[in-house]
Amino acid sequence: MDAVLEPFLRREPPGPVRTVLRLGAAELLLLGTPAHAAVGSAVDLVPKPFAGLVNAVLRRVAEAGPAALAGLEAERLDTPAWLWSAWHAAYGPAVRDIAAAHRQEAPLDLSLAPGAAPPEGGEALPTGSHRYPAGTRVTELAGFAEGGFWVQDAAAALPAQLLAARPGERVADLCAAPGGKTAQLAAAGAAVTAVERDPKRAARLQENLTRLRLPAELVVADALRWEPGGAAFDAILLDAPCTATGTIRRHPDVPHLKRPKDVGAAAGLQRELLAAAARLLAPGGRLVLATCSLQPEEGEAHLAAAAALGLALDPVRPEELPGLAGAITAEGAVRTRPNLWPDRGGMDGFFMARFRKARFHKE
Ligand SMILES: C[S@@+](CC[C@H](N)C(=O)[O-])C[C@H]1O[C@@H](n2cnc3c(N)ncnc32)[C@H](O)[C@@H]1O
Repeated sequence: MDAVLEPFLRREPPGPVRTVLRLGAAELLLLGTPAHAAVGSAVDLVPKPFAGLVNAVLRRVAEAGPAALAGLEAERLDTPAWLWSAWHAAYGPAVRDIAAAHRQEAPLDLSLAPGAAPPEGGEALPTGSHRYPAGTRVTELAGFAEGGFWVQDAAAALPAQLLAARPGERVADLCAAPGGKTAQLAAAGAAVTAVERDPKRAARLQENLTRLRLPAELVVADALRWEPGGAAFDAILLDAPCTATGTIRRHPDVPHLKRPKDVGAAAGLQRELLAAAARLLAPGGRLVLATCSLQPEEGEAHLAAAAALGLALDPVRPEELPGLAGAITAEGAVRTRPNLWPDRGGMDGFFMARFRKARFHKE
């Protein structure tokens, strides 16, 4: 919207006035609001001295109509320059497809509880999730109250699938709330301990598990310092906190809230959590690391850190990812992006890698 307003502004208006101008322009050009209503309500929102300016600028935007949007490089304008450069460096020309995917509303994906039938009207995806059109309200789908399913993006469902927890195994889900992956692990029959630092988010996790009637031990603790006692874990899922730049379709504020320094800070915390997870894992045990970020510092770069911790990459095989084998990297990790499966509605951007802990490792 700033690019639309640019030709009509001779000097920079105060921040709140610019915000009102953006809203007015969006109403006029994107929402089809009648000109008198959009202009009138915008004028009412600003202090008197700016009423004339807002009136004049928005009238000109209304006169220009959809032509004001033509020729703008919308994908690029919607993406802060630092993110565009980082994605261009990581993904080359596909940066444009990624940014274009961010402009589409994400569909609703569900994971099913064991034995539950999918609600009508969805598409069964090759990886096992069920997809419903964007805008579908999950609480209105038949079977929600009975705990038949939970909301989980198709890409977000993959890390727990790759861990392939077996009945009776001791599995830790570090960084667990709101619990989509805990639910998958519990549904597989594992003895799951879900660790979550934030008490409010832990309460939400508990609510979700109760609705789904799936069992897990819930521990409110900082995974960096947590000392469980008892035997080490057979398998660990580490869905680490991240900048979440893979979820922009669902959280369009992310590009505007995050700063380049956040990437390094998140990557540092992820490395610490990875080291903590490695300590909690039994020799020979499996670990899946996942982050919902498109930044390689929060993904591919962790492979070297993992190796130094005695975690050997266990390459993902194409048959483990039906319809998505192209997301497997040369090393055998997985990189999903919002522009994968474009005809089906895309998916969140995730990095995930599976490791096996050495039986003998000198710290
Ligand atoms: C990416 S979200 C996890 C999503 C979750 N795995 C799921 O599938 O629903 C990261 C979670 O980690 C929690 N967290 C962040 N730092 C943590 C720490 N040091 N120990 C435990 N939990 C932490 C956050 O509060 C947040 O709930």
